[in-house]
Amino acid sequence: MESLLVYPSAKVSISNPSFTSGRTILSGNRHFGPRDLSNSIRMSSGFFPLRCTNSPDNKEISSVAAAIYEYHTDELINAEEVREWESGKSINDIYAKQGITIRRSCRPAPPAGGGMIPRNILEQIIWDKEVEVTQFKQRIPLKEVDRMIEDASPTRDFLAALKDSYLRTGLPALIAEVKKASPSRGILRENFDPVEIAHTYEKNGAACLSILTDEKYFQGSFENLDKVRKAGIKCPLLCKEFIIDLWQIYYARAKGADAVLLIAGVLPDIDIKYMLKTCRELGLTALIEVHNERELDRVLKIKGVQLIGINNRNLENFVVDISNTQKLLENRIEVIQGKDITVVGESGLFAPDDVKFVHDSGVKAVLVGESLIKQEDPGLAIRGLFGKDISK
Ligand SMILES: O=P(O)(O)OC[C@@H](O)[C@@H](O)c1c[nH]c2ccccc12
Repeated sequence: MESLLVYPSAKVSISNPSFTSGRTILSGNRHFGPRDLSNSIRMSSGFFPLRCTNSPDNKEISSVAAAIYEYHTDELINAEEVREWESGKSINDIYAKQGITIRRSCRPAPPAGGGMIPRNILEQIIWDKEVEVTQFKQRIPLKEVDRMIEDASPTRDFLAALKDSYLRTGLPALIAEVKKASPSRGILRENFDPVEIAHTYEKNGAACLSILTDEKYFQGSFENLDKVRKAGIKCPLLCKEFIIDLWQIYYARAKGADAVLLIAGVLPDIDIKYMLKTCRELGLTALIEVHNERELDRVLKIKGVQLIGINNRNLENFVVDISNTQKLLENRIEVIQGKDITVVGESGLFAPDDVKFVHDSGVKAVLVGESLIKQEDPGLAIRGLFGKDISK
C-alpha cells in the first residue's frame, strides 16, 4: 500500500484486534503506532485527513491501514484539501480558501507559537468545543459509544416527517426548538422542563424537535436529548450541537438523535462529505446550515445533501435578518428544487407574516426557538406563529 489517510482525531490502537471495518479507526488508544505514522497525527483536535506516505510494514498496521484505506472513497482521497495539506498549507489557510472565517485553535495542544485570540463568539465556541470533545472522548471512548448505539432504538426519519407535515398542512413544517438560553439573548425561559416543553410542542403540531445540547453557551445537554427521547415523544429529534468531530455524531445517535446539525461556516467540504457518509451509516439525517451565498454554493456542490438550513442569524455577530433566506434562495431555488433538497428557514421568526415571507422564498420548513420558548404556553405560541392550529 502506497498511502493511506488518517484522521487526526482518530485514536487508533495497533494492537486492537477489532480492526475490521473503517468505523473502528476512531476507537482505541491515542497513538497510531510507529513514528512515521504518529508523526502524521499532528493535530490533537480538528478533523482532517492526512496522507501518510510511508508504507506500513508491520502486519498489524497493514490491516489497520487497509481498513482505513477502504473506508475512504476516491472523492475523499483525491480531495483538494488533501493535496493542499500535502503541499504544506496550514489547516486554517485551507479553511480560509473555502471562505471559512472560523479558525481552529487545535487546542488543547496549540500549534507552536500559539496564543491565538478568538475573533468572535462562534470562534470562541468552537475552540471551547475542541477542548470539550477531547475530554468527552477520554471519558467515553468511541468503542463505548458504539456499544451504546447497539442498545439504542432505531432512528426516525427526520426528513420524511418534515415532508409529510408540509404536504398535510401546506405550511412550512415546524422544527420547534427546546432552548433554555443563548449567548445573544441570555436566559429565554426560567422554569425550563425540556420534556414538558417537548410534549407541548408535539401536541400542538411540531413535525420535529430541535434539542440544544451545548452546555456552556446554551445551557443545554445530551441529558436533555436522552430524556426527551425516552419520554415517549414521537417527533424525530435534531441534536443541536457544534459538531467538529465524528465522535459527536456517534454520541448524538447514542443519545437518541435522529438528525444532526452540520455548520458549513465551521466545516470544510471534506468534513461535510465525510460526516454525511457517517450520518447515512447511522441512519441520521444531516441538516447542513449555511448563512451566506458562498456557503450555500459550496453545499449545493456536495453530493447527497438533502436538507439545508438557512440561518438568518449571523453566528459571528448575532445580527438577525430574515430577508437572508430570500436573498440566498432568489437565484437558486430552481437548482435546489431540481436536486429535491428541502430548505429550512432558521432563526428570527416571530409572526405569521415572517413564516409566510420565508415560505414565499421557497422554504418548506422552519426552525423556531425564541418566539415559542419565551411564551408562557409554547403550544399556544405555535398557533400564534402560524396564525392557526397546525396540529390537525
Ligand atoms: O431562537 P430562534 O431565533 O428562533 O432561532 C432558532 C435556531 O435557528 C437557532 O437556535 C440556531 C440556528 N443555528 C444554530 C446553531 C447553533 C446554535 C443555535 C442555532
